[in-house]
Amino acid sequence: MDEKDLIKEAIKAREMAYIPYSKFGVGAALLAKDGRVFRGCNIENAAYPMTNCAERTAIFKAISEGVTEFSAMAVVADTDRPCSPCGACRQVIAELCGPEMDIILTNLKGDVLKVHSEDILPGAFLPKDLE
Ligand SMILES: O=c1ccn([C@H]2C[C@H](O)[C@@H](CO)O2)c(=O)[nH]1
Ligand SMILES: [Zn+2]
Repeated sequence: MDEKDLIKEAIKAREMAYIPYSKFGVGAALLAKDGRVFRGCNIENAAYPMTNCAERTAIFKAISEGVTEFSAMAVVADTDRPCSPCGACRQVIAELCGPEMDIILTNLKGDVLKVHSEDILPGAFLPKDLE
């Protein structure tokens, strides 16, 4: 699966967003090293802080299926700049996706910004800090 196809998967994931409060849909598509793709959308709740972002939905789906090795994730929203993951998602990405995963940030206009997971949360608190 190439980058364009992964972005298409994220766009499809966004269509499933449950967003009665913000009306702001986000889609993510997480490509596992075994070739499987896990789609995620944001899922909101009347108790607002319970909301789960698209990125974490995709990651938690994969982890819950026993899949732990990832090569790329695409994230899309209808934003002016390529959609930027929130701090909570950056923390989860840092722990569960490894330092070198490609993250393809994009928007519906087709702007693309590629980053690596290790670059989006400098100094992340990691499992080794608990040792
Ligand atoms: O990268 C992001 C940024 C925001 N959101 C969601 C959370 C909430 O449902 C809505 C507005 O913040 O967008 C994501 O899913 N991913
Ligand atoms: Zn988030």
